Amino acid sequence: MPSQCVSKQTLQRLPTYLDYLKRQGTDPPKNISATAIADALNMNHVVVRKDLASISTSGRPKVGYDRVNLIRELEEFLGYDNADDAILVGAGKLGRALLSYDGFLQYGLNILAGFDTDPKAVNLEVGGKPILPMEKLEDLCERTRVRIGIITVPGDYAQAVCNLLIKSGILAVWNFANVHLDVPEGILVQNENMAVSLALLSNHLKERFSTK
Ligand SMILES: NC(=O)c1ccc[n+]([C@@H]2O[C@H](COP(=O)([O-])OP(=O)(O)OC[C@H]3O[C@@H](n4cnc5c(N)ncnc54)[C@H](O)[C@@H]3O)[C@@H](O)[C@H]2O)c1
Repeated sequence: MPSQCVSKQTLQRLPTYLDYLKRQGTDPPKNISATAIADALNMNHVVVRKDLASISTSGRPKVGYDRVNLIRELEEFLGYDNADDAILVGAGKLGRALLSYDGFLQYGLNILAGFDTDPKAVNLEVGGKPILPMEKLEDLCERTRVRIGIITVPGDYAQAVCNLLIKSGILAVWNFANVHLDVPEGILVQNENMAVSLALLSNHLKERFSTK
């Protein structure tokens, strides 16, 4: 693999290529070129060629990439071949939806359990995952050495939950609460803010209509 360091934009496009390569029907081609992928996805040829070259050296001029090899390289690069365990805190509406979603394994994420303060939620099972009381969080983290924490509690509680996760050994936080989290150096936070995506969407629509 040529480079482990790619731009955020490239990283965000790689799952799209992988998804396309896997959806090739019953008689998929053995080889596929960056140009063919770009055409199929309606993307810029140069961008796709550069993205693929940054994660694979197996592309050959006039032949392209061996499709199966490229799928393996993309999965390896994205870490999908080796599932990371995670825990989730806040088993409410959004938390339960995430716990029930069985597609995460395909992306290398295995949610072990949910945690909640609500006695009515505790000890239920959602999507085959237990919802445990908060008192058990540190112990489970210590036993399983889980490194990813998902936060789906209301914003007012997110920082306290984040602090507890870090104290328990969590190194990466996937934050769905719409608040900024203060974390020490070395802890990674990925914010999932639907308001931001929505703002981009409406701005795009506005621009489109203002030119007509
Ligand atoms: N529901 C959505 O579609 C949606 C979409 C985007 C973002 N969010 C964000 O996700 C978060 C959760 O939203 P929701 O709609 O699922 O809320 P919810 O009220 O249904 O669920 C929140 C859960 O967190 C638990 N909780 C509260 N404080 C806690 C604490 N200190 N420790 C552990 N558990 C605690 C509650 O008992 C509850 O089960 C919010 O921050 C919200 O802004 C929700």
